[in-house]
Amino acid sequence: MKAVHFGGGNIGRGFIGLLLSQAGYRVEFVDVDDQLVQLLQQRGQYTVQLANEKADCTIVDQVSAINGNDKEAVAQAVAEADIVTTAVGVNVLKYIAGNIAEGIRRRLERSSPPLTIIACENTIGGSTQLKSLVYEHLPEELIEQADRVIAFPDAAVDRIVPLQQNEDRLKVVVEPFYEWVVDRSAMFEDSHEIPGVHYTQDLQPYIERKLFTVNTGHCCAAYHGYLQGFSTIQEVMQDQTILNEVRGALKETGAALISQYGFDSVEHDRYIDKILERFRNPYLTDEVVRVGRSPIRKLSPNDRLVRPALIAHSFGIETPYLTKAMAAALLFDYEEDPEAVQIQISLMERGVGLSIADYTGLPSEHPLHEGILLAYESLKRRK
Ligand SMILES: NC(=O)C1=CN([C@@H]2O[C@H](COP(=O)(O)OP(=O)(O)OC[C@H]3O[C@@H](n4cnc5c(N)ncnc54)[C@H](O)[C@@H]3O)[C@@H](O)[C@H]2O)C=CC1
Ligand SMILES: O=P(O)(O)OC[C@H]1O[C@](O)(CO)[C@@H](O)[C@@H]1O
Repeated sequence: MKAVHFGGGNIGRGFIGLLLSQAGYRVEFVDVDDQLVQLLQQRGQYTVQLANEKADCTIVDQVSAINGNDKEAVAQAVAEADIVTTAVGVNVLKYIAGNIAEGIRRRLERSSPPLTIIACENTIGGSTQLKSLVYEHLPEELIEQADRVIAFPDAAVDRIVPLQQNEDRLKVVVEPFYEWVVDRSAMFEDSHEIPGVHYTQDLQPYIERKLFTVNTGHCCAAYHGYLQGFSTIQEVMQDQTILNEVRGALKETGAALISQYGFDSVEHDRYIDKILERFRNPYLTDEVVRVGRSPIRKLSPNDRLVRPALIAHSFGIETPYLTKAMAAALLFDYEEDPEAVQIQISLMERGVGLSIADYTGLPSEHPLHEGILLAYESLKRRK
């Protein structure tokens, strides 16, 4: 069986590629990083090391790679694939959609078997977003045909894979924990299931619990940590004041999730503790600027800060910690992050009120807006 995976980066190699390989797929990576593609082509294998005491290693072999700019080869790979997955970043999905559409067109021409396409990105409805982008490249009559044989189930992917600092460019160090949950209800009845993946008929609670706990907690640690001058999450987690901020935000998202989905509160507290332990993993070095990357995406209405705050608000739950984390995200002025730079320009040129409204979608009259504004001014004074 052949898997085509877009994005041979940290999650691509360290999680999705590894799991697909262990499930018996030959994995073909599609990436636009020339050096990475060449190395994967030359070696046909790479090492995944667990961030644990023993530094357990697994060799992922029988892999190959295609350059994402080689449209012909990419479309043909999709046409021949048994499964297609992505981990390129949600903002990059639009750039890979055309080649996936061309691959689908070729499959439909020769009545190929049904195909599952899964976007493994940190977002709600990633595969659904990819489907819309792909369908923009297909004519109406092919869309109807595609609907019958191409499934785009949404997914939640959870494994911390920091920026890599290994001598071997292909080696990737990952935390031992992983969870890949896929929406079974959006697949065809007889679709192949990947061993190691958890299938559910109702993904929404999983993805929101993961995004609003792992990712909310992580970005709170990153933004507050950045303001205090820390460089790694491991350092940040030693700071009691920031830990208090992170726990506070996770109490708020937890209350929202419990109200929304009826999770058991004791179990949810355990889930939070386990995640904080994962952030502390001493065998990982996870940079604050990686975890805080793309603050515009992270401040957007459907993402890890605003959406749980809105859910909480709808249940009458106060969210001072989440609004403070949003304010800290606005103060994340890391010069090498284009989104951080854009926010700083907006703050300077348009002021904080309009910037909050633009990035979070919360108008000035919304009660959460005022909270972010006050927290921003207070954090800025202390900076
Ligand atoms: N690193 C992590 O711990 C986790 C990341 N994720 C998600 O996985 C996705 C990828 O994240 P990372 O692996 O950390 O990023 P990364 O930057 O390590 O990997 C992304 C890869 O996509 C490639 N790429 C960029 N444009 C492309 C294109 N047009 N065609 C093909 N490949 C292209 C890049 O060259 C890079 O190798 C993101 O959506 C992230 O939110 C999800 C869970 C955990
Ligand atoms: O990949 P994103 O969405 O920029 O956010 C980084 C997040 O991804 C993770 O690496 C895994 O979910 C977390 O460590 C972190 O919260």
